[in-house]
Amino acid sequence: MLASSGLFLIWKTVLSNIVIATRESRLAMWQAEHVKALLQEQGHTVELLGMTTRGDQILDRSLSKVGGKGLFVKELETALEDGRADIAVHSLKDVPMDLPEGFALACVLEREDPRDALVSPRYASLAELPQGAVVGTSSLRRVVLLRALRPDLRIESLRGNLDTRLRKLDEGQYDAIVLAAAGLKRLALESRIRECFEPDTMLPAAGQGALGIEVRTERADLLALLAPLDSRRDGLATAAERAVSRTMGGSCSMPLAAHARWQPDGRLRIDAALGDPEGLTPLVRAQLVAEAADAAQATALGEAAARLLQG
Ligand SMILES: NCc1[nH]cc(CCC(=O)O)c1CC(=O)O
Repeated sequence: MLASSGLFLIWKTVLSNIVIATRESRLAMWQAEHVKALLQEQGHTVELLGMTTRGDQILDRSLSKVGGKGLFVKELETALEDGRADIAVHSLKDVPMDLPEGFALACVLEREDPRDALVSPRYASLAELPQGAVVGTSSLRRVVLLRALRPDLRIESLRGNLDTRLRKLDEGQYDAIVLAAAGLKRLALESRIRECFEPDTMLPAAGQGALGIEVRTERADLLALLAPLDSRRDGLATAAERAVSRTMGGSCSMPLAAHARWQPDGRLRIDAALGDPEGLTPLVRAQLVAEAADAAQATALGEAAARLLQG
């Protein structure tokens, strides 16, 4: 009897019931379901708590004008604080560089394709777009990078979740739109991609394509439990990228790109670019390579790249 209740106690502390707070867009739900499946493989039971965030409600104005990307994570953090949920799954790209006191990123999952993609019903590539074609995007980063590649294009605002953006394209409001390849692939919309831009052509945003899991720092139990989901490679690469943004004071009102990749020699290469929203001065680019054996080295690499950008 004693022995079996002892066994039960051990079992209880190892296997948990985990509640995941998630936004309710199709992409966010896919991502939460993905984490749910990974945790179930580890033997845990998992439930989803779907929530609508301020970022989802505001569709008419540019995010950079209404308070930035934090709008997508704040409600989820409240759920963690109240104990209604244990973890929050985010697109890492949407997670602010500095989390509020008491919150931390517990892990970064293996990253999906980090590239930007061109979607167009009529044109097979950016090069095939006619002079003056209308391209939809609301990301300042994509605006300045597109402008550098094709100054003749008319770039127009495009907001909403993935399905909304694709619908607006299909209604004929744009000749093409630019989206993250990762979101399209996750939602089985990869067939709509006409061209993927290599990072050297269109440098991705910090964290693009990666998922991050946020927890309350006091939940040491969850840190241990999430460790099997953590990708060391992508965690270090995105730590370098996020250090660029943090050092630059990055918000989505700044056209900033940062992308890190592992070289064959085992060192980490970071590329960063900073544009001018007014389009008056040309893009500034920086590239650095260094050893990144731990988070401190990866962060130092990102900070050094940011200082190069600052000139
Ligand atoms: N800003 C919205 C957002 N946040 C994450 C993704 C895509 C998936 C990802 O980068 O992980 C998108 C859509 C997009 O940029 O096209």
